[in-house]
Amino acid sequence: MKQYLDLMRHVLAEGHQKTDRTGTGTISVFGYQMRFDLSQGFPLVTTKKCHLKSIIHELLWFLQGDTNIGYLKANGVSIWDEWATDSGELGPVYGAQWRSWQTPDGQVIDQISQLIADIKRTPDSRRLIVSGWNPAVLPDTRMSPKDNAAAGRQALPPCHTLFQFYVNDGKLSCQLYQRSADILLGVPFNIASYALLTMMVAQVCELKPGDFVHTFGDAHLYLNHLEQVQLQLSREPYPMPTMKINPAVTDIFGFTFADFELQNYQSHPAIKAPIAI
Ligand SMILES: Nc1nc(=O)c2c([nH]1)NC[C@@H]1CN(c3ccc(C(=O)N[C@@H](CCC(=O)O)C(=O)O)cc3)CN21
Ligand SMILES: O=c1ccn([C@H]2C[C@H](O)[C@@H](COP(=O)(O)O)O2)c(=O)[nH]1
Repeated sequence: MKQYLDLMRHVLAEGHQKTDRTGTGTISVFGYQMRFDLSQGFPLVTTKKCHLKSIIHELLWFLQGDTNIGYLKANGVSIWDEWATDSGELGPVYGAQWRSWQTPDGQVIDQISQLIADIKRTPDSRRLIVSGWNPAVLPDTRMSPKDNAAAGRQALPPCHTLFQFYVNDGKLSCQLYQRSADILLGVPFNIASYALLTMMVAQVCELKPGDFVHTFGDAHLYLNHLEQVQLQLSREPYPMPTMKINPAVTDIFGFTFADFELQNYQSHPAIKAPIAI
């Protein structure tokens, strides 16, 4: 996971200080790209211990089209708590856009089902895209995330905004455009989540996993994360672990938590850090 440490070093060296919505302050760059060859191992950060359980449950929750944190809470995952209403709603965030994009004439588009069908039917297509960015449901920036969710808008606009697939030589690659990236807390989750999604989509399309390409808009280090960043940079990464997925699953909506097994994950200890709300 040298790529991740290189991103941290790049932002420290080239970034500029910038204020942000949360009032925390960041060091930020605009535009950066990382690439992970998924045949070389599973890209889970090793310079701190990452909670893969949260990542898997979050991805399964997106794929079910769910936008209420009830499922996450029931599985001990608390990463979305700060943004949800008292009844657990986040408004039409990822799950809603991926599985039930509402058209103006009242139809509902399941982007994930369409994507799988398109990859199978026209693997050379240059239109294999899923978008979470829907200007019709963006939050009103004068209101808090919770108030937006209560009003039926997204609590937060999607950070992992749009992703595209590419098939070549029997291998499936995925590129994500992430408009805004909290490098210490969000990015390790985002890399592992999209690497896993690429492997799952590849399996159900009878392809091998290729590359995960991670492209960033505003990639930032929060100013209250700099000690944790230095600690990670002082650590030597371990070899990448391996992810085993139950090969019997052939439906993208048929995966459960028990279908994933991470092998040989050796990591440095976890690092605590405050999250900017
Ligand atoms: N500032 C900010 N950064 C984010 O990464 C982020 C948001 N806000 N808002 C929406 C979601 C929620 N995400 C989160 C929220 C919390 C953690 C977090 O606290 N991670 C800890 C503990 C992990 C766990 O409990 O599983 C970590 O050490 O990684 C990570 C991603 C990613 N997103
Ligand atoms: O998957 C995610 C979700 C969120 N983030 C980070 C990126 C920003 O630090 C905040 C969102 O704030 P905005 O003002 O809406 O950009 O959350 C992430 O890194 N990954």
